[in-house]
Amino acid sequence: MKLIDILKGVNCEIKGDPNIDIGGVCYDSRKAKKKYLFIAIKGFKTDGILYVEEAIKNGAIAVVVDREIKEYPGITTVLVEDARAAMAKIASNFYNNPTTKLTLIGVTGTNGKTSVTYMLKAILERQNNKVGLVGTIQNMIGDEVIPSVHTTPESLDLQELFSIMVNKGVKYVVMEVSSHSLALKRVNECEFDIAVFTNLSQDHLDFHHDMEEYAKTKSKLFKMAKRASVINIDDKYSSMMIESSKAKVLTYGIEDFAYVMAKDIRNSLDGVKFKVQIEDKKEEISLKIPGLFSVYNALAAITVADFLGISLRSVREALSQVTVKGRFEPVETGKDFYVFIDYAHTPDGIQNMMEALKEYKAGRKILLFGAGGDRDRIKRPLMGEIAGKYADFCILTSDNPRSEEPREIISQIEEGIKKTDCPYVVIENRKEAIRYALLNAQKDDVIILAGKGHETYQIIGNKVIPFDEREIVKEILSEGGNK
Ligand SMILES: CC(=O)N[C@H]1[C@@H](OP(=O)(O)OP(=O)(O)OC[C@H]2O[C@@H](n3ccc(=O)[nH]c3=O)[C@H](O)[C@@H]2O)O[C@H](CO)[C@@H](O)[C@@H]1O[C@H](C)C(=O)N[C@@H](C)C(=O)N[C@H](CCC(=O)O)C(=O)O
Ligand SMILES: Nc1ncnc2c1ncn2[C@@H]1O[C@H](COP(=O)(O)OP(=O)(O)OP(=O)(O)O)[C@@H](O)[C@H]1O
Ligand SMILES: N[C@H](CCC[C@H](N)C(=O)O)C(=O)O
Ligand SMILES: [Mg+2]
Repeated sequence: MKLIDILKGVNCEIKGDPNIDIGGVCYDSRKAKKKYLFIAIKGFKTDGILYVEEAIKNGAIAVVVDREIKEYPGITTVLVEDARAAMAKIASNFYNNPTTKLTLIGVTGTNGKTSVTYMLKAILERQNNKVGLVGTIQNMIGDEVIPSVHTTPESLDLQELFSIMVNKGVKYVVMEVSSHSLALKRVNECEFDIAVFTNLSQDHLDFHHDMEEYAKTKSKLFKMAKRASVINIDDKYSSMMIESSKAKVLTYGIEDFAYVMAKDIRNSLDGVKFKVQIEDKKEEISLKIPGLFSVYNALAAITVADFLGISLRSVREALSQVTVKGRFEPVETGKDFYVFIDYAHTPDGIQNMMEALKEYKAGRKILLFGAGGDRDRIKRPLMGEIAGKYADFCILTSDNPRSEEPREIISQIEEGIKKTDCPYVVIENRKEAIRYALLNAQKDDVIILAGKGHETYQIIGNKVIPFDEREIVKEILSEGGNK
């Protein structure tokens, strides 16, 4: 593709030949090849502009920069105002604007994005559609799995993924839209048909200044959606999302009056049942993932399906089968107690997950968790306090400590749990902590391993070590410990 065509719609100043043929585009100098266009992005750790020469050495023949650089003979320099915004436009051009050929559904919110996208995929597939999915656990094209690095990929990777989806006959794409992706312009140039808001609670305050800014960032998605905004009316930030919406607003909820409502909710350890009501239509829904939060996630998916004209009967059948790896996932133990793996990693996530167990009185609720290093610190004591309020016993341990000192993270969680009278132990090594939980479990206890969900690794320092909690539970129990 000619450089000039790739730059269509990009406000820029071109120095050098605009008619050269471009073989590929990259934003990492190490990935540059012959005839590539290199986009220099200012990052959080370093600055792409420092690697222009390396990109050229590796074969780049054109560079996009957002600050003046020296001229390189035979290299076309494209000066733009904002390299991230330019990258999104370039990516869309280079891959032939794939989102114009797809029905794109974006889901944003602090919790529930992955769960809602899985529910939507199941609903759309039941209608015999080929569905693409973009998110935290993995990306998918039908049953084909494409590993994911981010919840929402960089614009260049995202547009490439969309173009592959178009080529493989995908019609609908359900994707998680993280606040990082909205702030860092990864989803600029995506033509969203429908935007979904799950909820907003504290997380990522390492990245966003405060809740207001975090909410404002999320609200950008609703400015972008062309056909519908699907909003959880019970969330206190819903009005902000509604005000930002350009398209038709459809609400869902339980407490306040909404277009789509859940009634008669019956929760148990095996799942949750409820009646959904949309104007004069009613249907009984049964979910395999328990908790009120699952009802909210299902309502979000049901509202989208209703907008797309899918019958409630078909939705009911699809939803009755949905499970999501690491979201209230039961682990078979063969023992007289229960073990669940859950991805709750925010104060709200922990609260909702523990609320899901509220009616369970047969045994103790034992919660094992930590908090990720190099991420929001403010949430740690809040997680401790909420955990202490709901659990009968807590085991404080490591999540992904990354470059932080695990003990330090745990002591920040302890600040919160100490405000409650919940008994707890600290066992820094997560495998040993799981061992402790399993070996001390009593009949009917429910053990929740929280925070790592689908993850099959642990990040300690800059090492990524294999860590699959399903395997670890099996291994410990097979050693013949607990009874
Ligand atoms: C805060 C953040 O999002 N950072 C992302 C950002 O990294 P950065 O800004 O630090 O990049 P950098 O290392 O400074 O490098 C700047 C530029 O120089 C380039 N470079 C660098 C070295 C070199 O030799 N040559 C070269 O060209 C890099 O490719 C980059 O383009 O750009 C990188 C390249 O695209 C991303 O991998 C990186 O994500 C990091 C790993 C990350 O952890 N992101 C998380 C916080 C994130 O995005 N999370 C959200 C939400 C998660 C959720 O709650 O679900 C997500 O959507 O995943
Ligand atoms: N609607 C919800 N409200 C509150 N908590 C929820 C909701 N849905 C799920 N959770 C809790 O949050 C955890 C993460 O859910 P999920 O993976 O669907 O969220 P997410 O928004 O994709 O998270 P991430 O931003 O990390 O990708 C679940 O394991 C559950 O404990
Ligand atoms: N995707 C989210 C959650 C990670 C959960 C937890 N396991 C951690 O590592 O902090 C994030 O990047 O903040
Ligand atoms: Mg997710």
